[in-house]
Amino acid sequence: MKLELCDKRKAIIAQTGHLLVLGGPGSGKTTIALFKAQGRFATLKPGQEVLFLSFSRAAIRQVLLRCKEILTPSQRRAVVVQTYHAFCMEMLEAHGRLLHGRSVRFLYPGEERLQKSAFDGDWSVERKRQAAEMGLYCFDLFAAGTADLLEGCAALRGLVADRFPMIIVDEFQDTDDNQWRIVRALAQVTDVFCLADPEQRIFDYRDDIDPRRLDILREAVAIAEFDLGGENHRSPNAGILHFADAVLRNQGPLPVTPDVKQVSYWGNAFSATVHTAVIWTFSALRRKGVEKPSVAVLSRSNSLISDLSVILSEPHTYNNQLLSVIEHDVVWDAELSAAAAIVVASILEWPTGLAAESLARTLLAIAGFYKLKNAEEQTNTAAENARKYDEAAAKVAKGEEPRIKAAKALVAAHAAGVALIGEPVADWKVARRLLQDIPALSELFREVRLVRLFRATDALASGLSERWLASGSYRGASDLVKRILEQERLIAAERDSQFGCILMNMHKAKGKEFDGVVLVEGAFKSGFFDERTEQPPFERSRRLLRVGLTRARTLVTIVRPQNARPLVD
Ligand SMILES: Nc1ncnc2c1ncn2[C@@H]1O[C@H](COP(=O)(O)OP(=O)(O)OP(=O)(O)O)[C@@H](O)[C@H]1O
Repeated sequence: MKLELCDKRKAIIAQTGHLLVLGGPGSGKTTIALFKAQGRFATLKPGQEVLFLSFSRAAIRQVLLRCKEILTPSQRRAVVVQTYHAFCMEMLEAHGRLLHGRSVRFLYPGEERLQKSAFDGDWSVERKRQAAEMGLYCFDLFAAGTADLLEGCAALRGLVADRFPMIIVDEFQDTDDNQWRIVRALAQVTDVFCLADPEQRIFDYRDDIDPRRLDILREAVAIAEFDLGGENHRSPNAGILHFADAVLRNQGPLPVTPDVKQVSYWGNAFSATVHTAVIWTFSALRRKGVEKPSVAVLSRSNSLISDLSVILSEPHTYNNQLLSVIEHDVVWDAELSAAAAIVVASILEWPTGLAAESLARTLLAIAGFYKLKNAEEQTNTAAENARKYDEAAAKVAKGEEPRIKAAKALVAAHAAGVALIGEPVADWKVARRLLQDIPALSELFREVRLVRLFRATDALASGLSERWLASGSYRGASDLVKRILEQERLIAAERDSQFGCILMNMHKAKGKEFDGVVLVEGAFKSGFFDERTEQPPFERSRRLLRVGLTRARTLVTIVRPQNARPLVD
């Protein structure tokens, strides 16, 4: 890719030492970092590389695409693009013995979840103990362990600096406390190049992500600072950024631009309106000359994303026009769907055992679902549900009647019997239907619907089918389903197409770029402005909306309920 470099960019490339480049969405932070890296290649000794650290695999893919545009194949080989997790895992694997005198093993999330639910006490203390005494590190401790290593061992810092004379740190504004310790330790020995946009700070609800991170960096490290400001190369002819900035600053009137289209719906026309909006966005992009458009459908919550996935998978009619099904991928929290799938699998096992034992297994699986939910985002409801279902499982196992309604409904359903015929797809639906029919379990039903997105349907169906053929039942289905979904989850992480339609929540869209974006607000959930946790002017929600809007290169379609709060006051 040939770019005319302006004076500011030339100065960035010429600047030695640590660098902080600020800039809005699409201002070219990633791009200039790679140009800067390109300038360093000539000076690299054999074995030396430039490290590009980012947060998510999705962001990494985006950086790799940009590498392809800018760097030659041999230059690309000299850049290592990694998530913090991957970097830390390698560090712990190679040098973790220095920490506690024993080599390090890893506790994967599925396994951690099980241990956590079985552990009676403060898990955050226990997992630290496991790390210190057994060398067993769970994912969340990778960064802390690596920071301990780098802070404690100058020789190791030297080793890392020897391999990576330059480290680029993406999305620096969202760096958490332990990641910051890593960057600070490495800044003593190697050049760090931090990229940041304070306005794209969307994770600062987390305790360990300090809103003052940029100032902390400036205080700790002598760093040259450049600001690309509001430059916008992602959608240079588009009013998208102006629109997004007006939303961010709550400054009316909203700029009128053909690049942002707003559509509203009445409650009963939600599905057809969303479906039409997505189809319209694709065809508008094609009309604008984008041959194979990529369109992201974004909303605030996974729960709405799950509904949207179902909507796009069914035909609708709008103004007498038939809207055909839209093939799409979904980026979502697969762990929760997997946990809900295990509940369904446990129902498939009902006919194979005693009532008390079968029902207790299902109730424990439900408790497991809520424990996971609570582990991902702590809420009183999730914690309380986990406790109630655990209690119900204990009662049922003793042959006593459970107290909660949903558990009573399950007991009744069990007594009525589930009719399974040895046809896994049909039987799966029968078992899943039970969750749909019990109001308190509808959340699990919504999650389990997403299981088809694992693309594991074939593996699941054939696994279950084999079970049935071998034993005339689905005995062991819970373990089978768990294993298959865990495998698929690892594979799915690597699969991501560059074209077509993809659904995800706005947090997950961070760092990504698409031709078109359809932003969807629900009428009863997933409002654009989070009125439960925020006061007007909803600064946090506005930052998130800006991230969503600015993911689009060419076109944004916004779908909102008729009576929604205006985007600017
Ligand atoms: N100097 C430039 N001239 C022309 N196009 C550019 C320039 N810099 C970047 N671009 C293009 O602009 C788009 C956005 O660039 P980039 O991803 O580097 O921005 P960013 O600041 O990292 O964005 P974000 O923070 O939103 O992820 C890319 O398509 C890139 O090719």
